[in-house]
Amino acid sequence: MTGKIMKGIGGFYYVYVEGSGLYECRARGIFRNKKMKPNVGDVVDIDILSEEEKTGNLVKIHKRKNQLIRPMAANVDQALVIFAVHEPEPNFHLLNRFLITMEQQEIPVIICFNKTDLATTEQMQQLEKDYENSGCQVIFQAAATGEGITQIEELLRGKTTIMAGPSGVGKSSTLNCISKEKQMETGAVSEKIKRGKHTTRHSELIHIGEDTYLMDTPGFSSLFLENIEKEDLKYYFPEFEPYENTCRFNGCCHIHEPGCEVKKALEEGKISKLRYDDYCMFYEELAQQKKW
Ligand SMILES: Nc1nc2c(ncn2[C@@H]2O[C@H](COP(=O)(O)OP(=O)(O)OP(=O)(O)O)[C@@H](O)[C@H]2O)c(=O)[nH]1
Ligand SMILES: [Zn+2]
Repeated sequence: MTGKIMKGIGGFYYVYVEGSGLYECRARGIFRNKKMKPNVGDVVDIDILSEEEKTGNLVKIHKRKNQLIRPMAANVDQALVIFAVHEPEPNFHLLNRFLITMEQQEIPVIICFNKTDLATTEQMQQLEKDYENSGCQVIFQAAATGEGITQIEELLRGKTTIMAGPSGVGKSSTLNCISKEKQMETGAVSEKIKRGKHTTRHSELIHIGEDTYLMDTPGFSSLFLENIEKEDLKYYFPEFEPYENTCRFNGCCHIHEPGCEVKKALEEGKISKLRYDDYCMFYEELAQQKKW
């Protein structure tokens, strides 16, 4: 049977098979010999040991589409990052950092601003403008009223999505909205997984519809930029791209150079100041890293 690894913990892999449910599996020695570690998100073949006890052996890992390091997951199609428009106020530094780490791993991002019921139209227009050329899709919703939930469901359908966002923005509320009919099942999955295990938070996939999976990612608060040369940081800001070859200097970093078209676009309001300021801050941060 073929399924998907939902969670790996204590040497066990929990494999969800569409139509059959969740199996507790062990990986056979061949993986260790090949130095291949099964990942959450992997599509795998399993041999059933006991249909009654829902146990099996993991026998094959299918070829991966991609493998993320942060968070550790395979075959991820996209990321959904949730922030509240208000309560808590959005931490844009965190959001912009997150966008860079996703861009590094070539994962498309949907930015979801939740709690629209607490925001003014002006606030939302500003957010839309700040992120319109960021390369991300921006959507608005209120998990409290159900507004915008259909749109999210459509964006998630048939895909494996990692969900991230700071505490209190409405991730659980969103999940509850989009998986109403699934709640019983996810509850059962969590029960099985929790049994006799430690309390450390691990990455876990949740099955929310046919071929549709969502991963609630732990550890969002510290996003340290790494493996980026400061000179390359500009490539992680898609809104700079139209101006890339028009600056006076080749290799312009768009910070102190005269004749910089990015800075001109900023002054003309064509590039978001919020995004540009973070670019400068991250640039400085990367420059400092190099000195250590
Ligand atoms: N006004 C309003 N409140 C909301 C909305 N969505 C969620 N909330 C409230 O915001 C609070 C936090 O929501 P959660 O869904 O627990 O947030 P979370 O992101 O899962 O938080 P953590 O579990 O800490 O990561 C709760 O009191 C929710 O009732 C919304 O659309 N509008
Ligand atoms: Zn420039």
